Amino acid sequence: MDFSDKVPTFVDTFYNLVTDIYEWGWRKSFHFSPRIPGKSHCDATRMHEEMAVDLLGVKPGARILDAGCGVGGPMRAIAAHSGANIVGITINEYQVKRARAHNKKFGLDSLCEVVCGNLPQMPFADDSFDGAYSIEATCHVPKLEEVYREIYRVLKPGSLYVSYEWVTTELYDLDDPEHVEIIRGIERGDALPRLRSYKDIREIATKAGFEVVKEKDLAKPPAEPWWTSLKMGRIAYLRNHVVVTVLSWLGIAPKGVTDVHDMLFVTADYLAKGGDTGIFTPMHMILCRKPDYSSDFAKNGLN
Ligand SMILES: C=C(CC[C@@H](C)[C@H]1CC[C@H]2C3=CC[C@H]4[C@H](C)[C@@H](O)CC[C@]4(C)[C@H]3CC[C@]12C)C(C)C
Ligand SMILES: C[S@@+](CC[C@H](N)C(=O)[O-])C[C@H]1O[C@@H](n2cnc3c(N)ncnc32)[C@H](O)[C@@H]1O
Repeated sequence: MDFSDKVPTFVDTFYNLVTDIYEWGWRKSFHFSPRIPGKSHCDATRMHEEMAVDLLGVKPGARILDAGCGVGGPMRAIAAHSGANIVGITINEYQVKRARAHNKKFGLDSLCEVVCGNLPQMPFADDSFDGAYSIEATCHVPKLEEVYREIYRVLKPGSLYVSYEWVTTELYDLDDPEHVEIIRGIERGDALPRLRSYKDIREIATKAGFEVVKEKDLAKPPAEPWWTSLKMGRIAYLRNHVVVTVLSWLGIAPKGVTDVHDMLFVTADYLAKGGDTGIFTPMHMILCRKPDYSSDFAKNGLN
């Protein structure tokens, strides 16, 4: 039976449950970054985000799409770094409100716009963006080609799209029950369909019409592990658990938040195991280009 039409509602509900805990425990960028010795979590996160827009090679004033923007942590860093105008889209209305409030608070609402919508059916005109990025967001969508085709549609010819994808790596062994349990645990705890293999991404991008410029697992050495900050000790977890329990008891946090917190603690363990074993990466980077047939023809003629 095909449940793919139920996925947007499922993901929306997931983010209604986790967005506040994510912001409280991980700050405003809902993604992982390679640890950088001597740099804080925030600085390493910002540098990972700035690299995405640097790969797009856009100029100040360009109009860039953030596909799956969360509460806007990346879009604000990228707008401040590049001077580009960022339009973010997320399925979750609560995140739209949070992102807009943060954009205003940080004085970036003139550069950053946020809309609520579904990635495979975005409310944007054809050929209307000078670039696009998605940071750890497309993993939620069962049919990645639908999202890539939609991003291709809204990009201007000749412009670039970069995505940081959640994938299984070449070390993942489908016949190893421990590997399978780790990946299933990551899927369950992060509201994901089956995780794709790193091998699938290039083919899906090509089928969507893109030229693949480059691919790289940004988690591979010399990058430092992205999962170390997940290995919170039981003390840190119990401290957070007491906080969320008290907040829920006082009616400040919604009922059930302690169950969500429990789930996230289990999820963190699966993610850390995915990193430790090397069978999973949250940052398989793919950089694609929408061909510009008009200028390509002008340059090269029919050949
Ligand atoms: C890209 C996605 C989300 C990635 C990360 C932002 C989150 C994945 C797991 C989350 C967390 C796990 C443990 C929580 C902890 C128990 C709590 O006390 C504080 C918050 C956590 C650290 C929380 C923070 C965000 C994550 C790291 C997906 C979903 C595609
Ligand atoms: C893990 S968060 C990452 C957010 C942001 N890229 C960041 O790094 O902070 C994934 C984001 O993708 C969005 N998302 C997932 N599926 C979506 C869909 N089908 N349509 C629109 N947004 C979606 C979620 O609402 C969420 O904002």
